[in-house]
Amino acid sequence: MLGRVNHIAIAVPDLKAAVASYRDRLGARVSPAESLPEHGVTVVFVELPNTKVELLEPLGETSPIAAFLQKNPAGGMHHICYEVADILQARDQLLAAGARVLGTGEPKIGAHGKPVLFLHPKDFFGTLIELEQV
Ligand SMILES: C[C@@H](C(=O)O)C(=O)SCCNC(=O)CCNC(=O)[C@H](O)C(C)(C)COP(=O)(O)OP(=O)(O)OC[C@H]1O[C@@H](n2cnc3c(N)ncnc32)[C@H](O)[C@@H]1OP(=O)(O)O
Ligand SMILES: [Co+2]
Repeated sequence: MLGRVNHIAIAVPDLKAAVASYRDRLGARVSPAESLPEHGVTVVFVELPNTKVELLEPLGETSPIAAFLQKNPAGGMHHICYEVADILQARDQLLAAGARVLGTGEPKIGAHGKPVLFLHPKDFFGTLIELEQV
């Protein structure tokens, strides 16, 4: 089911500071910030030769990363995003196997304009999984 790692996400309390750190201290190439109200986050992608790192800052009152940042005020690794060829087939297979798909269960359009879904971290060894159809 799983293809490549699309990105690894880090929740941060201050996106500007995180961008400056990746750009100026780590010498990384960083995309412009993009606000995604439907996801409750503002994102920046650090572009690496083999994958991307997604820096996430909460957006709005009901951000899904707010509680995570309360527990991890300095920030922390938030999710890993795997590519799949057919997200509805992957979802149905996972549901049949007893995994919890978060939200409504219907894919949303993610940061790359492609459908995404999230799987509960308690079902996958404490790691929140995002699936992205490519
Ligand atoms: C734009 C898009 C893209 O890339 O295209 C994105 O990435 S958007 C990225 C942002 N969007 C999302 O994350 C959407 C999916 N996420 C969610 O629905 C939520 O964040 C949940 C995963 C359900 C967690 O919500 P919340 O923290 O409010 O609930 P909660 O406090 O009840 O957490 C339930 C338990 O899961 C743990 N928990 C929470 N977030 C976790 C994480 N990221 N990794 C590992 N464990 C995590 C909590 O510590 C708690 O464990 P204990 O009970 O042991 O304390
Ligand atoms: Co993501």
